[in-house]
Amino acid sequence: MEKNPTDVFVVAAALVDNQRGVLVQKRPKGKHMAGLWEFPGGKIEKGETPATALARELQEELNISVQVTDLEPVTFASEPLEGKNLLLLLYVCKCWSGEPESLENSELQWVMPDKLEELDMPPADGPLVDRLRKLL
Ligand SMILES: Nc1nc2c([nH]c(=O)n2[C@@H]2O[C@H](COP(=O)(O)OP(=O)(O)OP(=O)(O)O)[C@@H](O)[C@H]2O)c(=O)[nH]1
Repeated sequence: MEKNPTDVFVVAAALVDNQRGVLVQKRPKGKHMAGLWEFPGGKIEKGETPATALARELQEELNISVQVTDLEPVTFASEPLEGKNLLLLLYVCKCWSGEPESLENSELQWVMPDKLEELDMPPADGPLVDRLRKLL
């Protein structure tokens, strides 16, 4: 069977801090879905596993170091996205080195799990938030 060339593979992390909650970042102006809050992460690049891709994204976006063994797979979402098919894998991460800071000029905020559903997030994130609320 032919592979589907329209799939977009994305990995994202719920960074969980017991006191502050879960870290979310705002999509910057100029990108599609600008202004929506999302979990840090991005597309898997050639030669990467999902976990190595996510560790790279967290370093690039937030300047934190994460061990791939500290990335716990939690759930996934599948959604149409701009004529393509988004497959988003969500991990929980409770252990990292460094204090998250935005290296890409995105606004960051910590949100308690039961308040996540009040944020404007991309359509794919609704089920992810439900799952997290039950888990955390
Ligand atoms: N990181 C992240 N991406 C998400 C979430 N939910 C969701 O639909 N996405 C989508 O997954 C894709 C993430 O890839 P990306 O961050 O590399 O893409 P982008 O559009 O920001 O940048 P690009 O211009 O480099 O393609 C985006 O299309 C984004 O809208 C989420 O919670 N976290």
